[in-house]
Order: sequence, then structure tokens, then C-alpha cells
Amino acid sequence: MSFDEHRHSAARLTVLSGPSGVGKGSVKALIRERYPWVWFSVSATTRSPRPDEIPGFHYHYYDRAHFEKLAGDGQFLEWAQYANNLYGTPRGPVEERLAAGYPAVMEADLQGARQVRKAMPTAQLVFLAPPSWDELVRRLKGRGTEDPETIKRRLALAEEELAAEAEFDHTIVNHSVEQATEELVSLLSSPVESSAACPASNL
Ligand SMILES: Nc1nc2c(ncn2[C@@H]2O[C@H](COP(=O)(O)OP(=O)(O)O)[C@@H](O)[C@H]2O)c(=O)[nH]1
Ligand SMILES: Nc1ncnc2c1ncn2[C@@H]1O[C@H](COP(=O)(O)OP(=O)(O)O)[C@@H](O)[C@H]1O
Repeated sequence: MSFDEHRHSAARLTVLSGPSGVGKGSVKALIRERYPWVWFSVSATTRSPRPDEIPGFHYHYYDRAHFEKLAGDGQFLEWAQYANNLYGTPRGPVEERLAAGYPAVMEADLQGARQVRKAMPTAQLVFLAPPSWDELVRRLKGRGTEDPETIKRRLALAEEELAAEAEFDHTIVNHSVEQATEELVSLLSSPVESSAACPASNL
């Protein structure tokens, strides 16, 4: 399929959420490799890059003062503090993509997903869930990128996130990266029927 075949008069925004370690990054990586027409927002964060992360591709890495300045200027579609760091979705690129008629995908934690739900009611919220709690713990620890204290904090947040699954429009259980990827891609192209597809200008 060509890029143009994925264009709709009312393209929609999809928000991907899920607990730390569930596999969001793995699914994103496979989609980027296999489906170049799928556009992912690049979030901003104040956390430090992990060894295999590339600035501008995985995240824009900003210090807290710069992030807060952008937030104060209304440059984020949504933003939130997760654990000790700030994360946000740059507003401009998402709005441009949707205005051009292409679907857009962004990642956000639960607070961010709730903000998008309010600001853009036509966005679809997708929750990536682990096959089990034990498997989530195994994946998060197995990634080897966080120290034990950070893992503990992220697992505490994961309990809250899993409890909020019913707020999402769709749940995809990440049994395998391949299966989760295909399920997510199949949700992306459904156009929004009404003219309400345009993002709200303010949160
Ligand atoms: N609100 C918000 N959360 C984000 C954004 N980008 C990533 N996150 C979330 O921030 C949390 C921590 O992300 P990260 O440090 O990359 O850890 P990971 O989820 O374990 O890979 C996760 O819940 C992400 O989904 C964003 O732009 N906005
Ligand atoms: N379906 C899966 N089965 C087994 N391991 C997985 C699966 N999806 C992801 N992983 C592994 O789990 C760890 C966390 O995945 P990651 O994509 O970093 O999660 P997130 O971005 O949600 O924090 C990584 O080591 C990754 O290779």
C-alpha cells in the first residue's frame, strides 16, 4: 500500500499506553521497521537516554527547565510527571500530521491518555497489557535498564495503570511482539466519521 492510501479526510490519533516493561517500545520498533506509513510522535522527556536510545528518534531529551518552559508555552498536547521525570507530546507535529489526513500514534502514560481523552474525544486509546503480572515483572527486570529502586517504583505505578484498563477503547495483550504489532496496526486506519477529528486548540 502506498502512503496515500492511508490518507483520510478525518485521520485519527491513537494513544498507546501500558505499564513500564510491557513492550510498548518493542512494538513501536517493529511497526517502524515494517510499516513506514505509520507515524509516531517523538515524545520529550527529562529522563536520561538509555544506552541504546537515539536522541530525536526514541525521545527528545531536555533538561527540566527547558521542558517546563515548553510546557508553559503550551507546546505540549499533553504532559505529565511519571516517577521522577516529565514526559510530553509535542503538539505541532501531531496536529500537522492529522491535518494532512494521516493517522498519528503517540505514547503516553495514564495521566497523559486521560488528558488526550478530554482534549481530543475522537482519539482512540489503546492499552498494551502483559499476559500476566509475573511476566511483566520478568520483562521489566530482564530489560536491565533500571536499578532495583526504579523497578519498584515502576511496578507500583503499573498496578495503578492495570487497574485503569477499562478506561481504554481497546486492550491488546502483548503475548508476542509480532501479534501485538499486527493488532495495533489493524486499529490505526479507522477514520473518524465526524468533523470533530480536528484537535482542540487548548487543553
Ligand atoms: N504523558 C506522557 N507519557 C509518556 C510520553 N512518552 C512516554 N510516556 C510514558 O512515560 C512512562 C515512562 O517511559 P520510559 O521512561 O520510556 O519507560 P518505559 O515505558 O519502561 O520504556 C511510560 O508510561 C510511557 O508510556 C509522553 O509523551 N507523555
Ligand atoms: N511479547 C514479548 N515477549 C517477551 N519479551 C518481550 C515481549 N515484548 C517485549 N519484551 C521484552 O520486554 C522488555 C521490555 O520491553 P519494552 O519494549 O522496553 O517495554 P516498554 O517500552 O513498554 O517499557 C524488553 O527486554 C523486551 O525485549
